[in-house]
Amino acid sequence: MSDTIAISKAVKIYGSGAGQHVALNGVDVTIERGQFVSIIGPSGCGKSTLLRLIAGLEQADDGDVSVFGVTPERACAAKMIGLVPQTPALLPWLDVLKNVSLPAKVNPGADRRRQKIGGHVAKAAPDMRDLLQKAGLGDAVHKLPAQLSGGMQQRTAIVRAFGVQPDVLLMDEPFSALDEFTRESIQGQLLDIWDQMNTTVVFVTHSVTEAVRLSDKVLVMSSGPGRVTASVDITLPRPRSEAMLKTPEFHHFEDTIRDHLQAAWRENPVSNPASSAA
Ligand SMILES: Nc1ncnc2c1ncn2[C@@H]1O[C@H](COP(=O)(O)OP(=O)(O)OP(=O)(O)O)[C@@H](O)[C@H]1O
Repeated sequence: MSDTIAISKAVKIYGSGAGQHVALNGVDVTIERGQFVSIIGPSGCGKSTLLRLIAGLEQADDGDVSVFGVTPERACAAKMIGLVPQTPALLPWLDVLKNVSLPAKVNPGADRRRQKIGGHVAKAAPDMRDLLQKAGLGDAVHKLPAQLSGGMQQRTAIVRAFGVQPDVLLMDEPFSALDEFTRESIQGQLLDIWDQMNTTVVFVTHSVTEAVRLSDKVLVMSSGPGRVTASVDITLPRPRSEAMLKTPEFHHFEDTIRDHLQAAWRENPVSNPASSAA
């Protein structure tokens, strides 16, 4: 079984005729098992589309996408892929502990299906209370979603996604609705859980700082049509505390990624009407 997520010459076209839009053209990406990889780029460059191809929610019109040696559709059917959307989507009538415990209960056959196609099979189910504690939700296990702040709801959704121990977790701007300080604190908690679970994470963000703090590798995308224009290895040591955000080494990586984003902008000033990358 392959230990990479491999995307080769991927093309995705929406619509047809005059309304045709080439969302991705010739995208090549390799992600090693266990890596934390972020995707950054201007609005509309195809970040979510790329995530949806990996998730098997959409199919490439050309090229290949494989998730640890199998098609995304097979990986998805075998519960190898988890998704954390922009909004948490918790069940309002279940408390935090029941919300995060539910997926494992409703998918009792997931391990068997994963084993069949050679996916990673967890030795033991993770202790959800321990994960909630790590996410700073130790005092909220019996609260209902309506009693939680937005940040707490998003942390609950993250614990729920890690709890089923997917081979790869796809996260589409999960912190976009949070204020900066909540965001920085949740980043630390996410890294703690990722470190414990050793899950491969593909993370879409508009924040350069967030991408540098979290990632082993940052993929910079450009639009017109969507493609990957740079891949930057973030060689900063881990663990990455909030204090590291102020160091010259950290700023060096932020500057490198901003330079790549600006270069992509200069190549496509018309296709990039508004870069929201900060
Ligand atoms: N179902 C669809 N039908 C038609 N066009 C689509 C569809 N989904 C996405 N697109 C177009 O494909 C392009 C890429 O969209 P995508 O959502 O992947 O971009 P993005 O980089 O994630 O954007 P944002 O940062 O704003 O979330 C955009 O121009 C978008 O309008």
